[in-house]
Amino acid sequence: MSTQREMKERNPWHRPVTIIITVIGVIAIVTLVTVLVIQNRTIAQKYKYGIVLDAGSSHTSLYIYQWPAEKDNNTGRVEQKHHCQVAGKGISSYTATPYKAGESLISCLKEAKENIPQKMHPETPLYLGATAGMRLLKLENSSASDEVFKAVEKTLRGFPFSYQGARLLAGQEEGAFGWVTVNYLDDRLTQGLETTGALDLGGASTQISFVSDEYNGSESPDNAVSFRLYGYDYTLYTHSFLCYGKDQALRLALAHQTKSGPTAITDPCFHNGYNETRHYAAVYDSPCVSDQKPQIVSETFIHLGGGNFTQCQEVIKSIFNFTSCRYSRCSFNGIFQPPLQGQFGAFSAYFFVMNFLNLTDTSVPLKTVMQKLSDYCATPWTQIKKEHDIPLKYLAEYCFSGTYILTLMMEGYNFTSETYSSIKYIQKIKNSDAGWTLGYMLNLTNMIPAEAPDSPPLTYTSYVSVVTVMAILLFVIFILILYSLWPKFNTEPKII
Ligand SMILES: Nc1ncnc2c1ncn2[C@@H]1O[C@H](COP(=O)(O)OP(=O)(O)OP(=O)(O)O)[C@@H](O)[C@H]1O
Repeated sequence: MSTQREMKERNPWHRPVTIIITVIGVIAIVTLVTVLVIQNRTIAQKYKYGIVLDAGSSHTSLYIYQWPAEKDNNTGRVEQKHHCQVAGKGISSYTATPYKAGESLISCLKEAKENIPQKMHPETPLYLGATAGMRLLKLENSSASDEVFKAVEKTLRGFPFSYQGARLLAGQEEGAFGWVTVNYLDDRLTQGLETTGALDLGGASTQISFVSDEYNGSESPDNAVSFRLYGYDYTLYTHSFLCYGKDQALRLALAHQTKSGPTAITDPCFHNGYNETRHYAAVYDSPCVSDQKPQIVSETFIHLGGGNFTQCQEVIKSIFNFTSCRYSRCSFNGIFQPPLQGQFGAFSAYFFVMNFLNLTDTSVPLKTVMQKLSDYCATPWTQIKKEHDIPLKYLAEYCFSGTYILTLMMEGYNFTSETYSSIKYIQKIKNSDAGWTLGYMLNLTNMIPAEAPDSPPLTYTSYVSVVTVMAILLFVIFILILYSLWPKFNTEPKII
């Protein structure tokens, strides 16, 4: 018994002083690691918000974006929180009653109020960008376009957000910001990876934007946009074709077929059995076609469907001008275009149409895609109506729109059967819609820095692991030193 007690007394690990040192040491390590972890961890996630209204030719959409508050002006992920589609047509259609353009936005703005915490309203920037519909209205009637903007501004100012302006976007901005959105969401910009080109098909205009090693902006400088993003320089080629969005392209195709002022046409881009009476005034009521209106015409013409893909391609080709080009190379209508390069993301109507037609898989050979579209176009209108329960206006136009998309890509932009597979039809990337709005907001809020932000040399996990291991190591060394320095610890316990 006494031997055991003596051994216990001589064993340094049972001395009170050693026990106290050990406890203090453990407490110190736990405190040190806890403080380091807590100090460096993000405090309860708080978000900031931004609102962008896309006032397009066919309709207006409101997008709410959110991002972690502490990641302002950094690589922080900005993501789409909410999308609201404004009921009715685009703001450019309210020329007769401009105040209604403003009123049309109210319900989506109310939704925005509900989706953003109230205390964040005053610091939430609110932007409205108008695209091709308003570009056309400005060309046609500049004072009417001013009235629409005034009405819209009045409504936007009536909400508790930080109103930053309602303006007309240039086609070049629309193309460039669409490209920024796609590459930002794909995480290509922070890492300086090869970028993805952007193909955007709207109702009234269409945009193509990509980086080509063979384009530095010296030829056709109007098509160049230069950026420095996260420390990488880009010279982007971009062009917006006004009147080549799918609704205006349809007018161009109809204008081509009604040049002589007939009372009926058989349109190969519509299904067999399709039969609509159209007003000449309505078809030609756009600056894209108004100068082509035949002189002597009846008020209406009968629009019959022919359902022939090959003939439809011929009609569509006729709306492009491939003859004049004063540059080394052109797409169409005398517009310069450098050689295509890399992958492309095709969104907006490119996606809506090809998704409806079940043709978004670009690994399918182009020949097969064309055959399927040809079969679809040849399907009688009665059968199409029976098989699909969607608004007839959209339904009637998918043959035209699909043929237009393939013709624009292959004949207009010079994609080939080989490069067709470099296109991906996309709607969303990581839950955010592809389109110009996100890129626009990132730019106006300076959320993409020109230089790469300084980042800590270690990731958060590696940092915590290193600190923990080092603290334990130091503690063990400390105990070992203590043990070797304490003379009594070194004496062998005597067994009596
Ligand atoms: N589900 C759908 N199926 C077919 N077409 C659609 C569908 N939804 C929208 N569209 C059409 O797709 C086209 C493009 O829509 P989008 O909203 O991108 O254009 P926009 O912003 O109105 O036009 P722009 O950018 O030229 O001003 C429009 O003609 C629109 O009517």
